[in-house]
Amino acid sequence: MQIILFRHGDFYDWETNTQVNFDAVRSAVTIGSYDGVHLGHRAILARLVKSAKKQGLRSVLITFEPHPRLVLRREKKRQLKLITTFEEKKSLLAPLGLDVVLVLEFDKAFSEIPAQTFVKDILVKRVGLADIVIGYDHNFGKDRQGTIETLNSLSQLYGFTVEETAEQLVHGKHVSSTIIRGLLEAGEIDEVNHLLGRPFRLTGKVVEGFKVGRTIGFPTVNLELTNPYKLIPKSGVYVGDVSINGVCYRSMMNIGFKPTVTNEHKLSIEAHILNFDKDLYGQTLSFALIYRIRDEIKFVNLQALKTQLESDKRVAASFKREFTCF
Ligand SMILES: Cc1cc2nc3c(=O)[nH]c(=O)nc-3n(C[C@H](O)[C@H](O)[C@H](O)COP(=O)(O)O)c2cc1C
Ligand SMILES: Nc1ncnc2c1ncn2[C@@H]1O[C@H](COP(=O)(O)OP(=O)(O)O)[C@@H](O)[C@H]1O
Repeated sequence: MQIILFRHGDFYDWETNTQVNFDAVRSAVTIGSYDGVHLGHRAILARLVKSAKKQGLRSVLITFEPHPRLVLRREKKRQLKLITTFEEKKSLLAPLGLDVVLVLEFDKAFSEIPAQTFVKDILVKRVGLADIVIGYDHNFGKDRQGTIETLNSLSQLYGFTVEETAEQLVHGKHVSSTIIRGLLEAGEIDEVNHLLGRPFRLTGKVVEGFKVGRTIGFPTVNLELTNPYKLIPKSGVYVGDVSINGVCYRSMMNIGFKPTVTNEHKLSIEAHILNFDKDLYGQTLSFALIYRIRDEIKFVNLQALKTQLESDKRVAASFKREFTCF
């Protein structure tokens, strides 16, 4: 899978940032933000790859960076948070059989391109559009004016076919990035993982905390997230899995404000890793969240917190679910 960036009319290799030739080759294309790469997304991508193979076309996922809703002013009031960072998206897309992920650099100027111009000047002339697989409700171009009808009306003129996909239900349920964001905010991690088809992950660097954890027998890694736009699920205590040097460990995580030990209203993400006792400062760790145990509580003292942590540890240790590290 090649990752190509399209910026101000030129193509660049995503990894090296060097300009590359990206010839318009007859391509089967789909377009979208694909935040989360959830099971609905996967169904569309599987259809795209299959259809491209059958017709001898190049398969291309066209996506945007930054996420359009992070760029357009009307969204600024309440900053959009993402289910997957671009790094995560890349590794989730890699095994799906796509030939190319074409990342269109999204800025104000790009958002002003009318839908018909986008189809003609970018999809047809620069990418080589021969077939487009598109969701029944997809909108694109300036003011989201482009619809499936726009594509249908241009298809004869430019010689491409339009494959409309019906809503992809997951075990009979609606699935969308918006639904999943809402479930994360509600702490419904089981449901989130069900719709993603894999566990939701938080990745960050281990930084120093207050050093209180070890004094009560529960050292905790404090995670500084690598990406500020990542959506942090509802506060509370979760069971998680983490891979360290190729070994998968079960852990218990707290997302919250540690009200028992501090009045600073600063959100922290930390984890006590079961059956582990080495220094992890400076390492980057990725936690899969698999179960939500409880809400965060303000305890009267550290002893009461410790008693609760012992109980949480029993829950995490006896949690029957299989390990979910890569
Ligand atoms: C599984 C788990 C559950 C936690 N639950 C709570 C809680 O309910 N209330 C609270 O104030 N702090 C909670 N904490 C945070 C602890 O207060 C914190 O880990 C401890 O103070 C150590 O912080 P330090 O790593 O900065 O030293 C929890 C931590 C973990 C790992
Ligand atoms: N089982 C474990 N779970 C989490 N961290 C551990 C564990 N064993 C050792 N550590 C180390 O101890 C550190 C946490 O100790 P802690 O007293 O809570 O200090 P801090 O407040 O700086 O996080 C972690 O960052 C890690 O380097």
